[in-house]
Formats: sequence, C-alpha cells, structure tokens
Amino acid sequence: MTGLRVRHRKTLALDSTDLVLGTGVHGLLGPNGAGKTSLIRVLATVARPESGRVEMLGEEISDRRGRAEVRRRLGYLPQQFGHYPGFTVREFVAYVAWLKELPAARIPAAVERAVARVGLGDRIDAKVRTLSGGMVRRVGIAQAIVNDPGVLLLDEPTAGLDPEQRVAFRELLRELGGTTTVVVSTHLVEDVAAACTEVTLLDAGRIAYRGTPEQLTLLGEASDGPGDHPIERGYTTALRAHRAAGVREGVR
Ligand SMILES: Nc1ncnc2c1ncn2[C@@H]1O[C@H](COP(=O)(O)OP(=O)(O)OP(=O)(O)O)[C@@H](O)[C@H]1O
Repeated sequence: MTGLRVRHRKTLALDSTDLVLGTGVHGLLGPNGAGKTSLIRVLATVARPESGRVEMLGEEISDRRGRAEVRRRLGYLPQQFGHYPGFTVREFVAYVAWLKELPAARIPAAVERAVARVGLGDRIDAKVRTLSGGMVRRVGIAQAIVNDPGVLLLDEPTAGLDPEQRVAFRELLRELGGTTTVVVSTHLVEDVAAACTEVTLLDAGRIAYRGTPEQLTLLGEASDGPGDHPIERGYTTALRAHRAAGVREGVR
C-alpha cells in the first residue's frame, strides 16, 4: 500500500502509510486508537481510504472487479464479529464458504478442516449460541480460514481465548504464515513474540517502528524503559523514540 490515508470525519486514523507485506505473520501493535482496525478494514475492503493505493493478491482494490476477486481470496475476522447464533458451527462456516464462492463439492471437507484447525471439531454440530465467548472467537477464526485465503486479516483474534487456546492459536498462525500473508492486530506483545515474523507498530496513524520480534526484543534488552519483558520494553522504547522524533521534527 502506498500513501494510504484513512479519515473518520475529523479524525485522521491513518496518515500517508506505505507498507509492503509478504508471506508470513505480521503483527500490528499500537496503543488504543493507533489505527490498527482502520488499516485492517481497508485491507478487508469494508472501508475505503480517503486516498492512497492498495494492491493485494495482484489486484487493485480501488477497482470493482479487483475488489470482488480479492474478497473471494481473503479471510477476515473483524474485531466485532457478527454471526448467526441459531446456526450450528458447521452451518455458519459453510455459509461463509458459500459466500466466498467455494465450489459446493469442496465445502463440507473445507468446513470440517477449518473447524478442526481451531480445535472445535467436537462442537461442530453445536449451535453457536451455546458456545463460550472464546469458542465463538474460534468459530470466527475458522470462518476466516475456510477458503484457504491468500491474505488473512485477524483483528484481535486472541481476545477472550484461554491460555491453552492462545498457545494452540499461535501454532496455527505460524503454520498459516508459511504460505499466507497473515496480518494480526493485537494488544498482546507476547503473541507477537511467539507467532509473528514481523512487527509493525502504529502510533496516531503513523508507522512508529518496523522490524522482527527479535529486533524489538533486542531494543528492549538495551533499554531501561518500562515493561516486564524485554519485548514489552522494546515496544515502549520504540514508541517513545517515535514520539520524541515527531516532537523534534515538529509534526506533533
Ligand atoms: N467510526 C468512527 N468514527 C469516528 N472516529 C473513529 C471511528 N473509528 C475509529 N475512529 C478513530 O480513528 C482512530 C483510529 O481508530 P482505530 O479503531 O483504527 O484504532 P485501533 O488501533 O484499532 O484501536 P484499538 O486498539 O482501541 O482497537 C481513533 O482516533 C478512533 O477514535
């Protein structure tokens, strides 16, 4: 994406953002309001940028046909995930597979595989309304991966997962990142450390830092900033350095 600018009324949520994302797991970090959801929503083609260009999967998303093609090959878990509580897990994930225009003959097996990958195989015929919050989140992940997406966008996927499920989910992320471009927004720096190949830190609509989790950890080890773990210290150090540079350049 180049020169991406997203505005919500008077608020500039993303300001002239340039970013190239390849195969792997990209962690999007940043304080509340940094612009993570705004970025993911543009990539998911559910929000339009004020300006800038986004090319995904070889298609321009400003182009109607390009957008339609991208939507078929995309997986998206929104922060507020809408579902049909009266559907069973199988019915709901199959419905999304149908929306993504998967060939009908492939849908049953694709649904079973996606549901098994999030550890809900034994609840596949349960009604979504009978599941716990964390399980519903996992249904959200299953519907996002049912079409084996080329780009997978996950907005806070680990919110509400218990520790055991978070660990299992990170393993799934690492597996998916081997062949897919995965973008995960999270507040949990430990998710990034465990599962991401790259980190992008946003602050007030701008990219404050890009690097690997190892680089962010090294930055933290070399600093005495706040944080209980080196990668947390790396996060606060990178954020402070970006803000200090902004003050020096007079952009804030
Ligand atoms: N629908 C909206 N109307 C007005 N302002 C909005 C809207 N959505 C987001 N914003 C503003 O845009 C900015 C970026 O918000 P965004 O939700 O993208 O941040 P975020 O990094 O995802 O935050 P969080 O970590 O809290 O989820 C914030 O200043 C927010 O208040």
